[in-house]
This record gives sequence, structure tokens and C-alpha cells, in this order.
Amino acid sequence: MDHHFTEIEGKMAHEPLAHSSTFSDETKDKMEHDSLVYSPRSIARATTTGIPVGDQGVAVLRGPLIVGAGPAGLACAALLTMLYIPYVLLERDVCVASMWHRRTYRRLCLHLPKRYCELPLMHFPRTYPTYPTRQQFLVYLNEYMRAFGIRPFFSLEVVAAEYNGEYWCVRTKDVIPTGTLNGQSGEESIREYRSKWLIVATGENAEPVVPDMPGIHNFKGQVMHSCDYRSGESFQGKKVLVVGCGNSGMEVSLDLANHNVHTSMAVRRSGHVLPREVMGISTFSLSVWLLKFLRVQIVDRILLLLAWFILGDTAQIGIPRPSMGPMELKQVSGKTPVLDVGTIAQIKSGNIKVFPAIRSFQEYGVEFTNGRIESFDVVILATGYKSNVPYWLKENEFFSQQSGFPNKPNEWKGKDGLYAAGFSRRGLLGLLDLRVDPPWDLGYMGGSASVQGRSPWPRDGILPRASRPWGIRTVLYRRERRKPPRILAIGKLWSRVWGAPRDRCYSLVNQIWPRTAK
Ligand SMILES: NC(=O)C1=CN([C@@H]2O[C@H](COP(=O)(O)OP(=O)(O)OC[C@H]3O[C@@H](n4cnc5c(N)ncnc54)[C@H](OP(=O)(O)O)[C@@H]3O)[C@@H](O)[C@H]2O)C=CC1
Ligand SMILES: O=C(O)C(=O)Cc1c[nH]c2ccccc12
Repeated sequence: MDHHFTEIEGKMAHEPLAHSSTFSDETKDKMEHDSLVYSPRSIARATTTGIPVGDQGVAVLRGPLIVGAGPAGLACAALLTMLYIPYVLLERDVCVASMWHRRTYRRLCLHLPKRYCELPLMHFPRTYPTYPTRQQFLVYLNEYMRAFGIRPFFSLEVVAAEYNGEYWCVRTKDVIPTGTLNGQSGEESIREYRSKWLIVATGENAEPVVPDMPGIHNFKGQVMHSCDYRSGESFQGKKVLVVGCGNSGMEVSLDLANHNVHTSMAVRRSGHVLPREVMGISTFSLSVWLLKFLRVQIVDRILLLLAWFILGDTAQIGIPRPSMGPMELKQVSGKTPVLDVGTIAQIKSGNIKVFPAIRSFQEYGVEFTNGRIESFDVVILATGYKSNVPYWLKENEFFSQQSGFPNKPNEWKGKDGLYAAGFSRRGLLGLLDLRVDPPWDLGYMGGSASVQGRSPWPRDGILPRASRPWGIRTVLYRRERRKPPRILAIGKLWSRVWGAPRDRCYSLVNQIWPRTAK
């Protein structure tokens, strides 16, 4: 079955997402709608050429099977490619990173600086801003696929996976799309793949969480999850309530307010809100730097002081702070602080109203726990996401059946060749130190010596992100390599004097959220 690998490596022609990173606005608008999705023909080609399905529809793979072609799945695919390990990457949708394509609002920007959001082995182009947009991130992912010749098998939804003592048996539902994108499906068939290694990369945000709230079925207005929110434009003239004050809730509210929509927010509990930047320096980078010298509690005090200077007392506007500081809370519970990009200012100026938790829904409105009743036309549930691993993976030692995350936080390797990628509760940041076993451990290719000779893989299994062995030519790089503008050069000097060099950044991130030793 070497056949796969040459397929995967060789066919770089498959570039339905290919486009330059500098587009006219018109092209960008078009791309939002169509060209980011694969054509049914290319899906058919990908799904029919790569997998040799044997008797009774069972394929036994020589390399690992990766479930999910989001950023984590793509990163694993790239790392495996660099190790000459053939893999098979399954994706339920018809495009990679479907969450980023379909479940994000149009104006979304990454909220950590770009160096923390890169996938292994390939930087963002220099011309990208510090906080790349959703569109730029998607272009980067596309270039990433091209650079590493990644060709996922699309429209294959994993319905069950189980270890039979020798292999992981992964059953998939093969959904042949009819060409429409609104979830309609055509013919279905079940296939089975067997592999000794199963890499679960279905994501921390695989499914939206839609809580059952009292009386919500009586509500006559529109109810939607924040994953279906695209832009405030279509809500003009309506009264909208956003439930939840995580990063989604805050950014959806801001987008609505920017479109002059009558916006309210329901805040159930407390939450930390920090400015995204302090005097032009990213708050996140600042905390990483401070954590080099200081204990987390002290760093939290500094952050809270800065937040108080810049945003004022958020408790006064209805968002009380938890008793534990933001970075410590992130370490202990995984709850991410909100990085404010303007919502607090809109709340202060009265464009967004803040209400406490919801007691119940009525036909045309909502009663809050403080007894107030308000009418609304639309309710947007920004109530977060969950993993879908428990729905399909028949295993309960490594993955928790409740949360769908690995039982021990930061665990990445289970028994019998089971791996988790991208489940460290750190979003894209979690891919900074993504690990896949070195091949000698993976047991692939027989003897280790021949592999060691060629492999760039370091003994500890962490591949330095910046190294691009064998001079992989990323089109992105050649296209974007230009002399940095002066101001950037000064910024570089600044970071040389004050900032941590890149390598140290990684180990720092490790210190903040240490991984358990192998
Ligand atoms: N620009 C960016 O980079 C963005 C990044 N993100 C990231 O995406 C991930 C998902 O974020 P998000 O979608 O905000 O999800 P979160 O899980 O972070 O937040 C969910 C919010 O919904 C509230 N909530 C949950 N259930 C209920 C309920 N039954 N009733 C009332 N409120 C409820 C929670 O409140 P409580 O605390 O009381 O449980 C919380 O405030 C995060 O990692 C986030 O950082 C999101 C948006 C933008
Ligand atoms: O965006 C996310 O989901 C993150 O988890 C990013 C993140 C990890 N740690 C943080 C600390 C402060 C702000 C964002 C993050």
C-alpha cells in the first residue's frame, strides 16, 4: 500500500483552495461563498483514488489514520510527511478546517499574535498582520496543505472506532455530496479502515453546545448558535440577545453593535476580560514574558491592574471577575480569559446592554434573574463548543466519555497506538508543541536505523517549528519574501533586546501549561 503515500505526496495538482494571499475585495467576497470549498469532482477523485478498499469494504492501512482535517489534523499530516510515514486523513466535511470555513463570523481575527497560532514547520507570511484575519488564516492553511502535499479524504464521517486487539477498526459513513452545501446528502455507504495507530484530531470545538434553557421552546423569535452567525448586517432593526460572555459572545455582540443593532448580552457567571493589547504590546505576549520571571499570581495581579487602567472595573458593567486571576484560572480550569477588542467600550457607551443570567424564556421575550423582562426578536447562543469523541470512539481509558478530552490534561498518547492531537484546551496555541511519536516508537518501517539516518526528528519527539528540513519550498515563502519595512526591523531589534527568542517562547509556553513527560 505504498501506493497511498506516493498518491499523497505526488499529487500536488489538487489545489482547489489555491489562491494568492493578496486579493482584491471583490475576489475575497466571492471566495467567502464558493471557491473555498472543493468541487464534488475533486472530492470524488480524492476519495476514490487514495484508498484501496479490499474485500468486504475493509482497508488495512500501513500507516496511521488521522481523524479530522482541522489545523491539528493537518499539522499531524505534515509532521508524518516529513517522516516519510504514509497516513490517511479522514474528514467529514468537503473542505479542510470546516469550523474555520463555516462556523466563524466574517470579521473574525485571531486574538493571539500570529507567532502563537502557527502550525508546525511553516510560519505565517511576513506580510500578515500581527492578528491575521480568518481569511488569511484559511489561505495559510491552504498553502500548508500544498507545501506538504496533504490530500485528505473528504465526506467520510467516522461513525465508530474500536480496538480489536490488533487494529483500530474505524467505520466511516461515506456521504457523497450532491453538490449543495447545506447539509443535504446523497448516497451513503459504510466503509471500514484498519490501522495500528489512530490519531484523534476532531477538535476541541467539534460540535456547538446548545443548552436546554427553561421555556426556550415557547420563544417565538429566532434562536441560533453563535456558530451560525456571520455578520450583523442581517440583524439590523432587530432586538438581539447574545447569551454567554466567552470570546464568541463578546465578539458577536461587538459585531452587532458595530452594525447598529440593538444588542444585549446575558452574563451568567463571572469572567475575566483583558485588553488584547497594552500600549501596543499583546497582553498575551506580555504575560508569557512576565511568567519567565514571576509567579503566576504576581503576573495575574499585574494583568488585572493593567486591565483596570485600560478597561476600568468590569464588575460595574455587569461582568464580575472570578476570585482567581486570569492566567492561574486558565492553568487550573482551562477557562480562557476574554481578550477585549472593543466590546467593553461599546458596553460603556450604552450600545450593548448587559443583563444577568436568564431565568426563563417567554413567547416574545426573556425574564432575567433580577426579575426584569425584556422583549427580543433574536437570541444568539454563544454558549461554546464540545468535543464529539465520545460519540464515535469506543474507548474510555484515555479519552473521557464525559468531556471527550483526554482524561489527564495535556496527555497526548494513549495505549495501543491511540493519540490525541489538539486537545490541550489551548486552541491553536496547543499546536505549538504538537507531538507525534518518532517513527521508531511508532514501529513503522521495520528497523529504526534507516529512518534515523534520514529523519530530522529529534529524540524527544518535538520538531522545532522553524526548521524546514529538505528545503520544502512553500510557495507562500517565495512569494512573500521581501525586505521587511523599517518599522518591522525596529520591532525585531526591540524583540531581540526585550523579547524572548523564538525557541525560548516555546519552552515558555511549555512552562505555563507543562506537558506531562512521555
Ligand atoms: N478571535 C478569536 O480568536 C476567538 C476565539 N474564540 C475561542 O473559541 C473558543 C470557544 O469560545 P466560545 O464560543 O466563546 O465558548 P466558551 O466556552 O469560551 O464560552 C461559553 C460562554 O457561554 C456561557 N454559557 C455556557 N452555557 C450556558 C448556559 N446554559 N447558560 C448561559 N450561559 C452559558 C459560559 O458561561 P459560564 O462561564 O457561566 O459557564 C461562557 O460565558 C474559545 O477557546 C475562545 O477563546 C472564540 C471567539 C473568537
Ligand atoms: O483562544 C483560545 O482558545 C485559547 O485558549 C488561547 C489562549 C490560551 N491561553 C490564553 C491566555 C489568555 C488568552 C488566550 C489564551
